[in-house]
Amino acid sequence: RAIYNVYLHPLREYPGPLLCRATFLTWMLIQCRGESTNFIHAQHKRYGPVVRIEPNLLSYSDGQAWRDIYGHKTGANSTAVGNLPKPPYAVRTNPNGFSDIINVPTEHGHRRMRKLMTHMFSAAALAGQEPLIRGYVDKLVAMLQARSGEPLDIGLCFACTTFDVLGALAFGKDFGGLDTGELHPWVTNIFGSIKQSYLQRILNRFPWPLNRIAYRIVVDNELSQARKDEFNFATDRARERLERGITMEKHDFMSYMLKYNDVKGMSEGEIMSNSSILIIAGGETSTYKPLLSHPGETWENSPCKLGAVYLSGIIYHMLCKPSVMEKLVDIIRSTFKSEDEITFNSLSEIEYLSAVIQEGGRTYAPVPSGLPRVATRGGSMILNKHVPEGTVVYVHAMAANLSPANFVDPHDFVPERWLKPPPAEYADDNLHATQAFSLGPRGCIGRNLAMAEMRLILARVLWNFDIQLCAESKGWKESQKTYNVWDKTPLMVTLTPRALHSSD
Ligand code: HEM
Repeated sequence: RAIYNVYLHPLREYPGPLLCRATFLTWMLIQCRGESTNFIHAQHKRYGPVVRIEPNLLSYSDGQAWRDIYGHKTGANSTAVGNLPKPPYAVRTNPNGFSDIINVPTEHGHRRMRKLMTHMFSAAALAGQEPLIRGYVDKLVAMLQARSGEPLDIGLCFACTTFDVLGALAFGKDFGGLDTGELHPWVTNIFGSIKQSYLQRILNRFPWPLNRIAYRIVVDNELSQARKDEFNFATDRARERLERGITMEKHDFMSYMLKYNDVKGMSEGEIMSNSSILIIAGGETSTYKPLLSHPGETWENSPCKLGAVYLSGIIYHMLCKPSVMEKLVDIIRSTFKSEDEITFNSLSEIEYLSAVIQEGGRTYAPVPSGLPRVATRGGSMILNKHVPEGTVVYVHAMAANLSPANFVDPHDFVPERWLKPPPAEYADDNLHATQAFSLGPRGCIGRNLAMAEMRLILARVLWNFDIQLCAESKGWKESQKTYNVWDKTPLMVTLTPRALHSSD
């Protein structure tokens, strides 16, 4: 088989390391060891914008590949590009048998669900959700005030906030994270559930009946139970919320799902599946972490919480580059006269704040790996080249983000490159090469909500506190391994209330 893969396979012309071209086990092992980011970055540097990283998998690092793989479909037949489907092994099934927006296998089925769910993320919905989100950010600030002066894991504080917001929006009930300073057991249980999905996906790559036998051997009852428990908890909460019907004053997800549920709408089973996935997608997305990396299932090594991970990366980069921190703090504290003025709208006008967030998504992509798609019947065009039918393809986020072909000084945290116009030395940066939320028909539906929430959290924290990095978190990012998500450790900081320092 290895000889066929290297010398006869339809992808034999594509460059890549010999062992990767010969067997998919090479890349799988590299991922399981947490070395994927450094490895793939080096391969793209050596071979260029497309690397054959498995016999049947092409990894891209070029900006145009984002549009060709994930963008909206353009052109017809053999020249069509965009909206490639997910490979079957990357789609998981729900215990109740009903699909959700991330895992719905057909294009038609996805379009139907996406249309029904668009309303809950509209500008009007976001404006209606703002008071609820502000309430949770008030609680975050109060919690940080109470703990100022002592070392704390700011990533955990962010995660408590984003999960409480999502719990309130999806189930009409938060997880109590900001009351206890801890993540709810259901949230940590998602880890077991995601690990089960990961194993299911890996094992689905072996032919039947090997996949079934291996699944029985490798996936223990505890993991299968974790998946069932996670799903049952979510559906119980969703059912409780469903019984209360439409309550538009809250602008929560269920109200929108029910209000726009016409005859072609979602069945109760689909509503249940989607309520659960909205928290996992908003908090965790559809990524997962391999089996070799979990001696204990604690917060420290549980999978990353996306919004929280994104914010942690930004804070860390700013602490390592004080000139950026000082500039942003100065802008936030001089733009507003009082904390009440800090709103979704007023923050969306601060260009430098958006630039800091975009640069954070580039240097520490919340989903650092690739989202697999598959070339369709007759093959697909990617980077103006025909890719044979059935080939799995993706843009590897960190390979694209750190490529010197896309960005000048790719390892530096430079928000200025996102300004319009940017400084002359960054004018040729290929900004489209970074897509923290992906793009196209399956791009993040919660992007505007996530951006508004992140702006608000960042601004309110910087308005209220000066932040110092604790010694044990020096090199926090550099020491992390990457699986399909970052193997994130606590980001320990000390906060000092601003009033203690400033003369005003
Ligand atoms: C910083 C925070 C976030 C990041 C970085 C992020 C990133 C992403 C990415 C990369 C995808 C594409 C996944 C794929 O192709 O398989 C995605 C999809 C999705 N995201 Fe987010 N996301 C974030 C927050 C949220 C929030 C707050 C929600 C809503 C509660 C949300 C809901 C979804 C959903 C439902 C999808 C699937 C969309 C579809 O298939 O049509 N995300 N997200």
